[in-house]
Amino acid sequence: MIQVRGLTKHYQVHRRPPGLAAAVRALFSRTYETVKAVDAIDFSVGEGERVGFLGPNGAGKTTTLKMLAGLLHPTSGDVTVAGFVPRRREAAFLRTITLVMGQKQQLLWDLPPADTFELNRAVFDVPRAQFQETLKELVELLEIGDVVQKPTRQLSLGERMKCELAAALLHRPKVLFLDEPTIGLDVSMQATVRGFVRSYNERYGASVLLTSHYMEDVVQLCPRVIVIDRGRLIYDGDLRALSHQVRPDKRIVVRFESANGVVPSAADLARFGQVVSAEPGQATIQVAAEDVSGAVARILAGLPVADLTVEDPPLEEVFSELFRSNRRAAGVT
Ligand SMILES: Nc1ncnc2c1ncn2[C@@H]1O[C@H](COP(=O)(O)OP(=O)(O)OP(=O)(O)O)[C@@H](O)[C@H]1O
Repeated sequence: MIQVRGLTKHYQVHRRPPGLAAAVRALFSRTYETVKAVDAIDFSVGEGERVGFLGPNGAGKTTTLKMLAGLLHPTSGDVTVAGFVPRRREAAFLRTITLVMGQKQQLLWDLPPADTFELNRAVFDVPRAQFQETLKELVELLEIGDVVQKPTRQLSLGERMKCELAAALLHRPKVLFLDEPTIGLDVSMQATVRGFVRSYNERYGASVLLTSHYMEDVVQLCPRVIVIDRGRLIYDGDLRALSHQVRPDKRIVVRFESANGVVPSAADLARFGQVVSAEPGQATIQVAAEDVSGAVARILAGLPVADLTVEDPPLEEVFSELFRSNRRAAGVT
């Protein structure tokens, strides 16, 4: 559905050294610097796939999504989305995709979302009957029946984001580019948006390429992740495999019986592995993956355990480690 080969975007930015003299000199001769926002990346996404597109701030995610949506012209490389070349912005291409940016809005500020929906119906030339049917489905799935007639400026952030999604999907696109669709939402609204994206993907077999700095979005929605850093692709594959590859350790979370008031000391806990945290009643101990069963047996035998769980390290740590080791390998600090 999405094919990307050698995709590159360089920005020319004007760099002016500080100081008045430099400002005057810059009037006559400007110095430009090339920012390699996206640097020869390759990937493809199949029909109906949900893929996380991840990277630290400034990695090149938004630039890539804008090129895939045809809003930016690549410096070089080839992209096709559903067989279309995005930068041509053909009407049939625009009917096939949608780009939702959590930080931007398309709803008309002083009018109710229902008016933007109607405008989009006309822009995308959606047949009236199909429009009514999709609108009914989206309103039900997103539970926005009582807000679509209020002026957008009166809506809460969460209500507005749900209406943004409805406006972006009324033409039933087959490819969704979602750039931080849950940014700023509370955890329950994030879960609603995630559930909705999954339902839409399953109902219409749509492909989803999603960026998010919230790891829960990634865990819940994206079995596969593509990771970029400083414009270069550094991982493309299964999320769980990445986690095990980068951080092949496990965390044993132990809750202690409090009846006898005994709290193991840090030295007691350190006998079983690396102590990540220790507080009254609970401790987290990190051990090598191959040592988990042995460590669990030793903990059960040696400590007053009320409850014990084995977990993977948090994804935030997995990605920090991935970026750190990638930058070390590239000789960048
Ligand atoms: N219009 C522009 N002109 C010059 N440089 C730009 C422009 N847009 C983006 N950049 C630069 O390109 C790089 C990639 O930016 P981009 O917005 O694609 O990153 P991102 O991965 O989406 O980051 P974030 O997670 O912070 O949104 C950054 O160094 C940014 O400063």
